[in-house]
Amino acid sequence: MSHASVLKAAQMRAAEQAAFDRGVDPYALMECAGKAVAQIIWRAGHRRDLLVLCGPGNNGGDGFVVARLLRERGVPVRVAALSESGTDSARRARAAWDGPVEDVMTTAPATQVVDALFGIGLSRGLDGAVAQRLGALVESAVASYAVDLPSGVGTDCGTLLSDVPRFGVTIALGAWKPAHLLQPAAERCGRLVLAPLHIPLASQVERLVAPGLTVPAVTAHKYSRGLVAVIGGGMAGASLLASEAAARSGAGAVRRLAVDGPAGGLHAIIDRHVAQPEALASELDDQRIAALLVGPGLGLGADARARLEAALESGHPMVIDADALTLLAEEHMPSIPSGAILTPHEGEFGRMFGQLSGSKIDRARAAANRSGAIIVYKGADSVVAAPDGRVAVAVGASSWLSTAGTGDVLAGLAAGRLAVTGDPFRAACQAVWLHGDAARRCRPAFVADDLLDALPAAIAARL
Ligand SMILES: NC(=O)C1=CN([C@@H]2O[C@H](COP(=O)(O)OP(=O)(O)OC[C@H]3O[C@@H](n4cnc5c(N)ncnc54)[C@H](O)[C@@H]3O)[C@@H](O)[C@H]2O)[C@@H](O)CC1
Ligand SMILES: Nc1ncnc2c1ncn2[C@@H]1O[C@H](COP(=O)(O)OP(=O)(O)O)[C@@H](O)[C@H]1O
Ligand SMILES: [K+]
Repeated sequence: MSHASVLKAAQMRAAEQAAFDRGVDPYALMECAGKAVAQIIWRAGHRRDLLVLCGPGNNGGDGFVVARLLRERGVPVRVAALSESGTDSARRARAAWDGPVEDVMTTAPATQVVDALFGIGLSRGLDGAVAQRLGALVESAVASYAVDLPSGVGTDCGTLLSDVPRFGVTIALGAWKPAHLLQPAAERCGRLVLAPLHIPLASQVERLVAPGLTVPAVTAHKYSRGLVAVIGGGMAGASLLASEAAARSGAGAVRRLAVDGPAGGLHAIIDRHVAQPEALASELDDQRIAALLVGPGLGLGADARARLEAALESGHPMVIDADALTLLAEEHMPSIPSGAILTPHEGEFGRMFGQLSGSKIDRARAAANRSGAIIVYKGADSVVAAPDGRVAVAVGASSWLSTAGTGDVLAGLAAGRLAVTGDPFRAACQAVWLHGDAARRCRPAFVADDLLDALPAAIAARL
């Protein structure tokens, strides 16, 4: 099983059911989950007083197991329940707890609070008074833990079905769920910890993990490491940022095919002045180009459209970003080359694909399937989706990335990694990871240019 697998509630239930069908005892699985959660809380909180809030289902059952195991270790534990327990396993876990069971609505606050009210079985938002009570108890605690999920989040879509407080730690059971990674739920989870359940779990959707990168081969030369061509437009800064990101991505050479000609920036970047779009086709007629980037600073007029058409017709592996995505949403454009990488933010995604249903993961998948392209659906939760159904979801990106030009850096990085690897899904995943890691290495209030300086360290950390 991959430690990155992301499963929807129904997939999780199917995996659990398959384990039960093979003879795994449901109560043994609950004990296993509770033991893992108790261990994590013990390591973090030791003997500080702890209140476990238990709901009616198996999530509440996990809570009773956690309460019992921590009390056995000498932690002063109190338990408060919402109602009677409604499943066989939960009733058994409750029976094994020999302390009192208080009422969630009237119980006193504690230094540590464990939310075992609802997990993947939540079907609607919590009642207003219960949600308010949970919020008050979590906010007055020094440490708070959500078992599997914070109660009130939509497991499969990451929306908030009722008010949800921000937890210190969320302990995912067995596998990640979309709500651990997608906003706004992800932000309520706090630190994410995975507790293994030791049952087989597989999914095409995974949490984005740190990539393994390699140093250039001893026999490498600049073209074998990948030549990136960046098509410029009316706004020089955007294509400069993208070109510099490509140059610092590990690619061998970067050529900027720009309207403006030399415009400062790194001396390592070869600037070619391509004043007329008609001249672009011959510049692109170079088989050494391993990846092409079009879009950053391109503009939206007839000239920009002609440059985009030349790019689409070149046959090179490519990354399509920014203005090029907006142009592609217009009528009578050539089709998107299969295997291209598209990097839309929310607005560009909506213009290209309209209103799709489901979670951000579902929407990215549908867009990849429809376009035949790799979709990097950007934002505080970036989703990379391939037409074959593979998905990687990035979590925990710095919100300081919400500044102009960071998307241009990502696009340049993606083109650079595409030139190096020749594998668009892998390249997109590597780019999103390196972009996020570069941001983590920058001081608050950084600007897009600062990301470029942080890239070598982000790459070095993955060699
Ligand atoms: N299936 C299993 O064997 C295992 C499940 N585990 C735990 O079980 C959880 C899932 O358990 P369940 O399927 O029992 O689901 P939950 O415990 O998440 O909640 C389901 C119960 O809550 C009720 N309910 C749903 N929404 C409500 C609302 N808004 N207000 C009031 N009641 C509401 C449902 O009718 C049902 O009785 C997982 O998240 C995980 O914590 C773990 O113990 C591992 C093993
Ligand atoms: N609130 C946020 N938290 C984390 N990352 C963000 C946030 N907002 C934007 N980003 C990231 O910053 C980049 C912004 O890209 P984009 O919107 O295209 O900006 P620009 O066009 O100005 O370069 C994307 O990689 C996106 O995922
Ligand atoms: K919970």
